Amino acid sequence: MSGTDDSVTDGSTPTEEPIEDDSMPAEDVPTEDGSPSAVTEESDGDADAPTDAETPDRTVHAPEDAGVSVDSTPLEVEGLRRTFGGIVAVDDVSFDVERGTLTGLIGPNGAGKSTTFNLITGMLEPDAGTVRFNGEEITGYQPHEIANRGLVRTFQIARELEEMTVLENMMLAPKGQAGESLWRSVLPVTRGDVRKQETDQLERVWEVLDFFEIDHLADEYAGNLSGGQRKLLELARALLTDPDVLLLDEPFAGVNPTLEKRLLEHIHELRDRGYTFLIVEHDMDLIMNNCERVIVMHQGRILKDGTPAEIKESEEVIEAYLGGEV
Ligand SMILES: Nc1ncnc2c1ncn2[C@@H]1O[C@H](COP(=O)(O)OP(=O)(O)OP(=O)(O)O)[C@@H](O)[C@H]1O
Repeated sequence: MSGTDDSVTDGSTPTEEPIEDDSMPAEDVPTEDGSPSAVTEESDGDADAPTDAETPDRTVHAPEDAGVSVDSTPLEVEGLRRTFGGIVAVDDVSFDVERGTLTGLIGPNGAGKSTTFNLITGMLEPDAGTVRFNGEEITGYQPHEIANRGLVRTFQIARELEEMTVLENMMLAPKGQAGESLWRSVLPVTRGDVRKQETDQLERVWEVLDFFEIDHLADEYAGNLSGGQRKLLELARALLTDPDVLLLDEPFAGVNPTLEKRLLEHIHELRDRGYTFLIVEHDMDLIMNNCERVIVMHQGRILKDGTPAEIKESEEVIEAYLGGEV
């Protein structure tokens, strides 16, 4: 896809050809099962984008604490349940996510992973159960209220953003709270005050683009990016919101091995800096090789929660995956 010149802020003309780089050809990145596209396609990239029909009109809760908490267990899920008609998609799901870890959430198709993500991020309301973030109960909060607190999920680049450049996509990303953030605490950024926030934002955008090694694509239309480059851009946009915990839904779908390696290196580096990740991924090996902790869901319930070694040895996990239900 090519864009129009007037969408380029700095007057430069983006290339019209798809970028080869070291990634797969540009294509729409498939969603997990098609269903999350209601979230991602409808989204303009804001972390508060509602789903088409699922987000009810709810009270807006004022953030109580804009700073980054040091809670050692930032995310606590307790007894979550959600049904769709007669289908119990998520049934009494409880788990914690420890700070500064990569936690994988895996399971066969229809296990309830996406629904769990949607319940945590406020896209869906649970029938029962609670979600706590940094000690605060956030169950039933609106998606943007949850994102504002630092619990952020990545979104696919929406169609309208494909006609904007990478730089424009970054500048339009939701801004984090002014003040402390993990990103600012680890990078030598300028010490702007609030009035300089926009200048700082631009500077930060370049730092994040540089970190993900996509700064050379700044003037490229997002629609021209390969699947893997889009994933990097999606993560880069999420980073700008000053997240504390990042929820990644199929971050490696449509990503070629070279870029997958790069993406993983970036995720590991961010984890080492204190970011926390919960990752839904179909590629079991990838999760086993990269996450400290793996939660396996099956038929809406937690089947096993443990280290990769424990998961590998679990008869019930092997059975769930080999039982013809994958
Ligand atoms: N909006 C919905 N309406 C009706 N049923 C739904 C809805 N969303 C999910 N389900 C059902 O809930 C169950 C869990 O689905 P979910 O998408 O959460 O699983 P998943 O583990 O993410 O699966 P996959 O890996 O295939 O994406 C499935 O039986 C699914 O068909």
